[in-house]
Amino acid sequence: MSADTTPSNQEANPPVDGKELIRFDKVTKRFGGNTVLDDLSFGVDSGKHVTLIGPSGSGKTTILRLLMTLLKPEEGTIRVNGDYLTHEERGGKLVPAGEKHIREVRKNIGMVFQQFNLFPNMRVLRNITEAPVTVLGLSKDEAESRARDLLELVGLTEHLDKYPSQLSGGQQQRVAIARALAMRPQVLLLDEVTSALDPELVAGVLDVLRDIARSTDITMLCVTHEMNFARDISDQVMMFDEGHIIETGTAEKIFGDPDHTRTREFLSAVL
Ligand SMILES: Nc1ncnc2c1ncn2[C@@H]1O[C@H](COP(=O)(O)OP(=O)(O)OP(=O)(O)O)[C@@H](O)[C@H]1O
Repeated sequence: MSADTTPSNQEANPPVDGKELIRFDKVTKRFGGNTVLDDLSFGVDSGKHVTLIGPSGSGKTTILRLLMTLLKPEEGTIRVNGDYLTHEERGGKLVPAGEKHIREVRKNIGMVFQQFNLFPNMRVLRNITEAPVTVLGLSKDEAESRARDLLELVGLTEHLDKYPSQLSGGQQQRVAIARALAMRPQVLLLDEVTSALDPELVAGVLDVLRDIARSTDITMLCVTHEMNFARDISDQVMMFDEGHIIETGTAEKIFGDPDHTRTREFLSAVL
């Protein structure tokens, strides 16, 4: 059981390289009678880029939604940086986590969704500065300076005064990536971030993510159907089937010489 106190600001609690940052322990998630994740345990080390692959409905997005606390597991615990996401310690006992605790742990986690979910009534710059100012308490100047650096990273410096509706889908998704990074999360969750894009816009977004994977030490957990991208960025690939990890290994191993027949069948269908 972790005796860590919840960090009041994620920047005060940087990840230690090689340390386990995410831990699922015997997690079961059901929707009614449908058991989507079944007694699932796995860990992700700090700084690693991990891709979840597997057939539609195998539970990949559910894992990301549990980490974002958009869903709660029926059984088991989830820890981020040693802190329980699902529970908190009170008087030496684990009790279901309260809203305040969840908000604090969640500051360590950024997510980019399939649909970009930008604030339509805010210009690009404000979309990125809003949460660092209101949630982290950064000054407007600090938040803007951080946002300008990120806009440069995602190649959108010249668009900072535009509204989301004036941008292409690919540009909007790059704003969403910058917005997630502006919170300086330890973990970036990417949920099929190119699935809603026109095909000609996909490469630009994936290039930005490759760049981020190469140039930052952020931990990435990624659900994607872009297998070449997964092969490029992943330190580890987890193959899911019916709520279980049936095989995990390096990208080279899983894409080159998987052990499991289901993995082979899945990859031959999608590659
Ligand atoms: N809110 C919900 N209510 C009921 N069932 C749900 C809900 N969310 C997901 N499910 C079910 O859980 C199962 C796993 O869904 P999930 O989205 O995690 O799969 P996935 O592996 O990400 O699939 P895909 O690759 O198609 O996105 C599916 O059977 C889905 O229908």
